Amino acid sequence: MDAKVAHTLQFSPMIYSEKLGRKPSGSVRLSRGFREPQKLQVFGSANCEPARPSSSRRRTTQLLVAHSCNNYPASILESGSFQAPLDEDLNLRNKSQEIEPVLNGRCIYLVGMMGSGKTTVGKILSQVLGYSFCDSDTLVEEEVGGTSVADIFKHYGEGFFRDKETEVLRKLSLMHRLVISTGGGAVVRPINWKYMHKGISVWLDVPLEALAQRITAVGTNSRPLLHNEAEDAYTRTFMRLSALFEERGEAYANANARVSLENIAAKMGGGDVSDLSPIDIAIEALEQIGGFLKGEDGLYAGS
Ligand SMILES: Nc1ncnc2c1ncn2[C@@H]1O[C@H](COP(=O)(O)OP(=O)(O)OP(=O)(O)O)[C@@H](O)[C@H]1O
Ligand SMILES: O=C(O)C1=C[C@@H](O)[C@@H](O)[C@H](O)C1
Repeated sequence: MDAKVAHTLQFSPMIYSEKLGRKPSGSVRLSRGFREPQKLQVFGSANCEPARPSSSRRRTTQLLVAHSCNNYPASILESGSFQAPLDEDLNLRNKSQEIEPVLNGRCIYLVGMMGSGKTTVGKILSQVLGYSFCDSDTLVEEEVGGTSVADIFKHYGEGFFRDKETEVLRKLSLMHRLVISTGGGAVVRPINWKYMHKGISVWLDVPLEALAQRITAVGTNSRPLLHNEAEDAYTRTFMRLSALFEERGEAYANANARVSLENIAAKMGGGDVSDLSPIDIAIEALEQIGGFLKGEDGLYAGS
């Protein structure tokens, strides 16, 4: 994506023109994030975050994970135990190196219910693939002058939000080398799939109980479709998630690849899904993307 296209798309110049450069092959390459001083700013940015050079991947994967999981108990972070163990880190990097050339710059769209980990896992994937990270909710907020999703719902209604979301996805469909965390309801409009199928879509399929636990832990203020002030927030959140999933389950299944936390837990010996780290999930996402690519017109000729 060059500056001209970025301008045409009218996304924030901070995201699309300042940070993007071109590598000799003609595909998109990021430049600013390669310099050390940008490191923390990169992780702190909510909308579109640049990639890092492969030489610093190992160190920064660990930083990224710690930052992305600020809801984990402080003791875990302080003890430093929430770092990708060597073999996991290696596995993650090997898989990403295998898949990245076959992606041909296509974007990865993460779809899934609210709280399914699209942001957390998406940042890890973008890091190891050398892609940038984007959050479609944040881009909608920017399109509406920095108004939060909750306020957009409150003042303009869900239909208005959905129209903006479709417009953002249309613009993103013209871009390359992005991992995109989509809004939880982006799957309901067929037109959105037309845009998302320009890239590879991956459904993070997380059991509703685990979603309700995660969301109850952080509160529902920023998630208008779940917002409640009930005393038993877990039960309310679980019930609302169940109703939404009833409506949307089939739509998520349009994704090219599915990452089932229950399947990962079973593969790893049948533990609890809440014990799975974002790295475990990112590794499975790369595996499932690889499986999808292998099935595509013999594209994955090397294997
Ligand atoms: N594997 C995991 N185990 C435990 N908690 C997790 C895991 N992945 C993410 N979380 C936590 O769950 C919450 C939601 O994660 P995240 O924001 O990544 O999801 P999301 O799909 O982007 O959500 P939304 O669409 O609602 O913005 C966060 O508090 C995050 O720290
Ligand atoms: O599941 C949904 O419908 C939503 C999820 C969020 O990501 C936001 O897009 C918004 O709160 C709606």
